[in-house]
Amino acid sequence: MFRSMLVRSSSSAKQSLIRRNLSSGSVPERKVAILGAAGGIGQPLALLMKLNPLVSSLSLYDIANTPGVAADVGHINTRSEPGMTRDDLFNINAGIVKNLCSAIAKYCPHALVNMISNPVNSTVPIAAEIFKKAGMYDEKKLFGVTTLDVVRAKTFYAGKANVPVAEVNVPVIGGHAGVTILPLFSQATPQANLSGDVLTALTKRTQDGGTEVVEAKAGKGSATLSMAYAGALFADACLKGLNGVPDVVECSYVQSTITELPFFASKVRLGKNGVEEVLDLGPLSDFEKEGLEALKPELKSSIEKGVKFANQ
Ligand SMILES: NC(=O)C1=CN([C@@H]2O[C@H](COP(=O)(O)OP(=O)(O)OC[C@H]3O[C@@H](n4cnc5c(N)ncnc54)[C@H](O)[C@@H]3O)[C@@H](O)[C@H]2O)C=CC1
Ligand SMILES: O=C([O-])CC(=O)C(=O)O
Repeated sequence: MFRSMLVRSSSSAKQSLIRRNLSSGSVPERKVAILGAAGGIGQPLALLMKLNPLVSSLSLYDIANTPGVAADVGHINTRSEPGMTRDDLFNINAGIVKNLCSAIAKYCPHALVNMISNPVNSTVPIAAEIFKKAGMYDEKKLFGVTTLDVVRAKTFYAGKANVPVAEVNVPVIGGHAGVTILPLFSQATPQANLSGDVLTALTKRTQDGGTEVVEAKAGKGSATLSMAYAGALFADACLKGLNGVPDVVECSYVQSTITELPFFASKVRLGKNGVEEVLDLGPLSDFEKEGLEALKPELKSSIEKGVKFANQ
């Protein structure tokens, strides 16, 4: 079983669930559940997952359309206005993630959990702590979805390098917020001889990609369609790994020992049990080495904030 979590908002009022099971006939049986499926990301992601032939059963969960929920949803929208950071979402989302992870621990302890809910740098450590308390934590099955950073890095790089975007690969490491997002353009393929200034600008644009969308939507939300695409891409990679397809490698924010930080995004090989191998960072340029050192304090404090919250 595979879980994708898409939650921004609180619904402390009556929390009824909309549940739909949509069956298709593919083998092996793979169930995908989307939590927060009526949301901006949830709806297009549900569509994309329904189109994925690797999915045999799709369950969609969200809160019911009651006046109380409508009021909550109104609050959610204000919380995604420009001027907020992903960390501002912590107070609302941390509690939701905690509750949903308790439910996951109870009802589907063997699921792969793909965490989209922001701030990912903290919500993944929260999930790990909740799962540890429930005695079912498996670090191979918990993923922070950073695929949108990779999708953006590929798109922006292809534009500047003037290469076909479908052929581009760019690893993105670190986390999923501002400077913690570190694209490794020195490892980008096809190679291109881009100047330092262009690489700096590409790095910044990737780091600020979320803000670019939030500002363009002028208070009406954050990235949904591109995120649904990225979420579906990562889910598909997980399903392929579960099904034994070899050499499925994607960047993801996972429990890690490749730096001194306990969670870190890097290339990960996906297999029948989830994470099969966390890959090394490979050679970094001096600019990237600086970026790596610069991101560590923020990422460390976001991780600690999540761990502290989960243990309160
Ligand atoms: N990892 C990434 O790259 C990205 C992450 N995000 C994050 O994804 C999250 C979702 O974003 P949107 O879909 O735009 O938000 P949204 O507000 O449109 O959708 C959230 C959905 O969750 C539902 N929900 C709230 N509490 C729930 C609960 N307890 N159980 C089940 N469902 C619940 C809401 O009713 C709503 O339908 C946000 O935290 C956002 O910051 C957004 C873009 C990129
Ligand atoms: O910026 C936001 O809050 C949404 C997000 O994570 C992204 O688009 O990368």
